[in-house]
Amino acid sequence: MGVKRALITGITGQDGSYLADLLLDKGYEVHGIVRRSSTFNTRRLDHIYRDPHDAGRRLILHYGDVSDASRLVTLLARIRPDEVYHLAAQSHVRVSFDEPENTGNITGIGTTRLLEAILMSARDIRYYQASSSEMFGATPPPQNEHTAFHPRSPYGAAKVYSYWMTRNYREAYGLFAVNGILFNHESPRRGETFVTRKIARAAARIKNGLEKHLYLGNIDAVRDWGYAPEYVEGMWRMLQRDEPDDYVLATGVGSTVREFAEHCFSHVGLDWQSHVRHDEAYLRPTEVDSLIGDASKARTALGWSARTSVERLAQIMVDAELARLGASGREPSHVLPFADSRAHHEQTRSRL
Ligand SMILES: Nc1nc2c(ncn2[C@@H]2O[C@H](COP(=O)(O)OP(=O)(O)O[C@H]3O[C@H](CO)[C@@H](O)[C@H](O)[C@@H]3O)[C@@H](O)[C@H]2O)c(=O)[nH]1
Repeated sequence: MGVKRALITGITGQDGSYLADLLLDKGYEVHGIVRRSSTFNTRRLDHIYRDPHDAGRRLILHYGDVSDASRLVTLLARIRPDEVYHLAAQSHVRVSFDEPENTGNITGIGTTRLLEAILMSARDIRYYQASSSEMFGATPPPQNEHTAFHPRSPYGAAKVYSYWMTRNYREAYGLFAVNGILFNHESPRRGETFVTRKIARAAARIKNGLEKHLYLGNIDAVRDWGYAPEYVEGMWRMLQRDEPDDYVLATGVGSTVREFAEHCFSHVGLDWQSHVRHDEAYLRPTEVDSLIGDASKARTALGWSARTSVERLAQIMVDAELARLGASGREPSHVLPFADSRAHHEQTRSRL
């Protein structure tokens, strides 16, 4: 058998970049779909990017978008992948309340466009759907593959739709399509407006005297936070099974946002209570109170289990923020290249 080819939607995101690392290590040719933007959005891939003139390169990026069905058909015909990992989404829960229609179009219908394109390609493609613990929403923990869905956001509802479309293409057309139901998984590559990165970044900046306070919403929310590089390994394992099925990936340990803040601030010798303030702007119209996953099926069938504790995760993330600030204690210019984009980031971040 020749070199395996994988296509990743959402390759510029946290999970997409870790999955690209993993698949390149395993010898795959990795193709990724990137949205065209006037500013660079491939920073998480810089370390593996090769010039198109480099004959030996195995990472190939293509412009495209899951809102563009004909482009997906063209790309599948051109790339002829063995495996497709569908990670692209409008993935921010708070934002989905502001943009419910766009979230439905990208996070929901985007999945159908891709599944249809796979069907039209008439190729034997294995398909991974990035399903989410947000689908469980209001149903109390522990949650596993048999737990009823009760989504509490436009994002959660769009993910439930995509979950069922994936199962339907499996049942109706015999597609090798799996749902990975992943609980929160974090890393230094996490977007800055998700709570763990927001807290880790603030702890490092406050330690360096760049800020005094961190404003948060509901710090009583409970999440099951694992380390993202371990979770992409689980995605890959799901596609190597003989039969397609759905799996939960989680650590099985719940922590509050407050506890995560405690871990981050104590790692830099600070008391979180002196710096964290409440801002109701970060509350959501409906909240998901508690997500704690039961990943026993993945442990048995895939030999997968989470290895990094939440305390260690917090330390990894804070250390990465300290390293980003460097000896000068200021953010290096490549993190946010333009003064404008810094202002924009501050403005956007302040709402999430
Ligand atoms: N973002 C954010 N969240 C806050 C804040 N203050 C409190 N929170 C709470 O922190 C929790 C986690 O929020 P996020 O980090 O934004 O993640 P999420 O809503 O759990 O969604 C993430 O995990 C899902 C898997 O369960 C993913 O599907 C989703 O795409 C996203 O990655 C939520 O209960 C949120 O209300 C804040 O200032 N900002």
